[in-house]
Amino acid sequence: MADSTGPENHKFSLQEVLDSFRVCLSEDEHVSLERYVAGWRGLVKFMNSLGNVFTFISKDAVSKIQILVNFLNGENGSHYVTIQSMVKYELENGLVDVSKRGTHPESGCRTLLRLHRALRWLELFLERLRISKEDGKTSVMCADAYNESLSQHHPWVIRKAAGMAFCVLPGRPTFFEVMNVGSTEKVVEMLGEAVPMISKVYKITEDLYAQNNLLELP
Ligand SMILES: CCCCCCCC/C=C\CCCCCCCC(=O)N[C@@H](COP(=O)(O)O)[C@H](O)/C=C/CCCCCCCCCCCCC
Repeated sequence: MADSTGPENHKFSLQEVLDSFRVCLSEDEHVSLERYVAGWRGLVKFMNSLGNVFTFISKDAVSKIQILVNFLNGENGSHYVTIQSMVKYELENGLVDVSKRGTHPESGCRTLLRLHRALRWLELFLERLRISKEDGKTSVMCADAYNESLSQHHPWVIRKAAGMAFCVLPGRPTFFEVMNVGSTEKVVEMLGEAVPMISKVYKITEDLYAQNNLLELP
């Protein structure tokens, strides 16, 4: 297994990821894009620590994160502070390819939708991990969560490649160790906090996208 230090040169911590998703929600349920992206960065760091076989997955996540970071740091960055403001701005200004790919193939709305779908996979996977037994197979949990969510949006070739990558996932004890939380009980407790929080962010985004007919962006 590769070294568990990430590009920022410190170890993955589930607590940090959790904190990003926690603070990404404001009291009035607006989702901070910067914090959302920070949560994904933490997850990518975790995935990178699992080995090169996951590179094709993390590369795609990194490129999507980068597209959103570019919007955040760009001249129209003030419109990208929350997911809600991004949707409003891009729709009002015709910046989204709604039915087929055209002049805006990498809009913020479309890019975030891909990560949003992956967030559902994460929610399902973490819940399976939380309730699993010590000898539970992470590969099966991961595949089941994937088949129930993200796979519906992927072509055959990606589904095959993802399925092969899942087979080499480390076992539950190694997984828990890499999370850097402490004892198994602590990991389970933290997952108990993480899952509802991720679920809430997912639901708010899902509702927003549904209201604006954005759930099938090409
Ligand atoms: C808390 C610790 C435990 C969990 C740690 C999980 C770490 C997960 C980190 C990143 C997850 C990957 C997110 C992947 C985003 C995929 C977005 C997507 O669907 N992209 C496809 C469509 O994009 P466009 O072509 O329309 O632009 C793209 O085709 C996908 C390419 C790559 C394959 C994606 C396979 C996704 C499998 C997700 C499971 C990851 C398993 C990691 C196991 C730790």
